[in-house]
Amino acid sequence: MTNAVEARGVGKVFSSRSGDVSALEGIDLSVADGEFVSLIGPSGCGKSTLLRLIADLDTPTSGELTVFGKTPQQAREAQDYGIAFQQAGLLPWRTVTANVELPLELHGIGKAERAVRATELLSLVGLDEFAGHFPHQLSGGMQQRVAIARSLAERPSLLLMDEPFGALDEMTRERMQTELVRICAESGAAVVFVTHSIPEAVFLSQRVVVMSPRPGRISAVVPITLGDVRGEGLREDAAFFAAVTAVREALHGTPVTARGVDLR
Ligand SMILES: Nc1ncnc2c1ncn2[C@@H]1O[C@H](COP(=O)(O)OP(=O)(O)OP(=O)(O)O)[C@@H](O)[C@H]1O
Repeated sequence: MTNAVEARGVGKVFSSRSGDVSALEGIDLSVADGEFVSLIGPSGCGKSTLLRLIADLDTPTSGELTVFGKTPQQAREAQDYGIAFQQAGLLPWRTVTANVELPLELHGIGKAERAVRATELLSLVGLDEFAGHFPHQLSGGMQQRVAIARSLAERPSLLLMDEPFGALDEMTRERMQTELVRICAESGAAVVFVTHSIPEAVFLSQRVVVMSPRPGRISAVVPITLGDVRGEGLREDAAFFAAVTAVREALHGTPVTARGVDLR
């Protein structure tokens, strides 16, 4: 089966007047179809850059990168992935439904089909009753759920998420994590998820990829063997704490202090 993401020796150098910054070097990473992989590491280690390369928002300066066996550009054109970032990025003048329908509208899907899909998606993220509301009438967590619904609109086989819950309070954040696990199980999408929180990475992922900076490299890959059913109870489980410790130790094994990483 073709992997969702396949990176071989991927590097990214940003050139500027003040010199070159090697944001990524020698990145080898495979993400299987349907797999949930988190990227974690200190600020500036290249997590967002790697996600942007996969999303075809930027191009590697070395190595090979494929998304479902295609170039990132081909995968973008085929609408193989959806994107959700820290800010929900909803259009304030459009209702919740109209925001979710936006990608479908842009790709010429008819009105009736759009409406059916939007209803399905709002039900998936538990916002059926808010279809006619505007973004400012929703809490931050609800807005983020709309953004996730929108990222799923075209049934992507891959979700690219950059700290999507970073701006939420701890309780909402945990609830969103539980919902994301359920949504992924239902949609079968693979996920590449950037986070600063070790417990969040452990709760969500099948594998946690630990990165180190200057240049950005993968320093460890920690498999999380907590099974597919991840309910609230898991957060109190000894196996969960053991996995959190394993990731924390992998992070501390990096040559620089894990600055910017939430060690709670
Ligand atoms: N467009 C750009 N031009 C120049 N340098 C850049 C650019 N984008 C990122 N960088 C540099 O590349 C490195 C990696 O940045 P990136 O944003 O990928 O890190 P990150 O791990 O996502 O950080 P954070 O956790 O703080 O979000 C940093 O040194 C950053 O300054």
